[in-house]
Amino acid sequence: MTKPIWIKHAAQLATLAQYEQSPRSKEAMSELGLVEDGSIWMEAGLVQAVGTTKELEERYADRLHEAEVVDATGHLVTPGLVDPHTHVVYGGSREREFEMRLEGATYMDIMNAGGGIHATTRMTREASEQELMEQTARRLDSFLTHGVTTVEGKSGYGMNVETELKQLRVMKRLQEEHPIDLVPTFMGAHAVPNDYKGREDEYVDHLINEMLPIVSKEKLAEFNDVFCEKGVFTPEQSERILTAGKKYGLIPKIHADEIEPYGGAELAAKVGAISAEHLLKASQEGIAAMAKSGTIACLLPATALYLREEAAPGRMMIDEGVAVAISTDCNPGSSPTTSMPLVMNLACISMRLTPAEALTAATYNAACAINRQDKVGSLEAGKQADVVLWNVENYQELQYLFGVNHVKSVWKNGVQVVK
Ligand SMILES: N=CN[C@@H](CCC(=O)O)C(=O)O
Ligand SMILES: [Zn+2]
Repeated sequence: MTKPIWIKHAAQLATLAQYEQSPRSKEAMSELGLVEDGSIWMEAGLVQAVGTTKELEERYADRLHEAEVVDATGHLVTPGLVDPHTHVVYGGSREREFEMRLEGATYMDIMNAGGGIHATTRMTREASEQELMEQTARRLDSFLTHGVTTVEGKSGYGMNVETELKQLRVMKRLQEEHPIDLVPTFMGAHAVPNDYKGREDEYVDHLINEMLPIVSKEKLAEFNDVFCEKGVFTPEQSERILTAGKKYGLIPKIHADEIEPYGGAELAAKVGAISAEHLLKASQEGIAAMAKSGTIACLLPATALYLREEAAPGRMMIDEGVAVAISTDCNPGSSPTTSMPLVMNLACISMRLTPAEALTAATYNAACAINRQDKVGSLEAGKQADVVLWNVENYQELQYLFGVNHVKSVWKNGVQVVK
């Protein structure tokens, strides 16, 4: 039997617990469920109790001697961070494109010339399943050291049956073998592969008729994502793909309005997507439609910075009633980072989220964006014991001292994975 773990005397414990169990917007994004001199009792992989140190001392009075004690005096404690949007399974690297963009090329110039997503697709097709496993496991290790305990991951660097399945199987194996929880998304509609150039609708048919049934039969994904963007998939094609996915039980997500306004936010609301991603150029109508439909805005400020674009209007979205989540977008082209702490900092600096809103966006709302809010994203009895102990005293300091990894210790399912 493993010992219970008792974290006590946290300077500040941000539980993120609220009675209401739906994605948070407006004022609800600022309510962090703070406890001073906070304490958590973890056992059997779950949070058993949360409160002040005094409360837990009384509650577990006859079992205190059994526990492994962690003295969190002077430290902030939060739920494990959740990254709801990554392309973490990929082969190769694209550092030359970083230089090309600094020399003046745009993201779309590079992609249209056969680079970008197409370049990673070539390298991912060439990589063996074992190579992808090893490369992805290293990235997941890095996520853990940045306090991230749950990660969504997309296929989409295969764009043929064989390699899409290879990526999804890598995620399935890593879900079993790596401490991080990996949540799989099928994204066969990441781009139109080169061999279908000029025959875009045929690729959409192929995806709907050949790929979706296999992905669904093998239970390899929970979500279905589309890059709806001028020159990639039109809103009509995107709608067909997302609607077809729903018939197989896959929940829609959509890369929307990243480069140009293209009706992506409106489409997300129309098809009932759980989240819409990027949204740098989303229209006012689209944002209003998302607020109405309850679609979460998954915003990616590190991508905007890396592409030297103005970030999405996060402040305005929250004020308009949209629930906002944030993510690294970890991918080899437009955001090769695993640092959710940096993403929280950028959410404050470039999108004017408050420090409290940024923490909600990286925990509870991020969990909602991948349908995991009943398990992770807040510290409450019965939820997974995914906990981060930070080398700062409070959540404001976490966002204020930017660009530094303040993680001290991480527990995943009650097991210490970062010491
Ligand atoms: N925008 C589309 N897809 C990814 C980038 C993928 C890549 O460049 O390899 C994104 O979310 O940023
Ligand atoms: Zn993406």
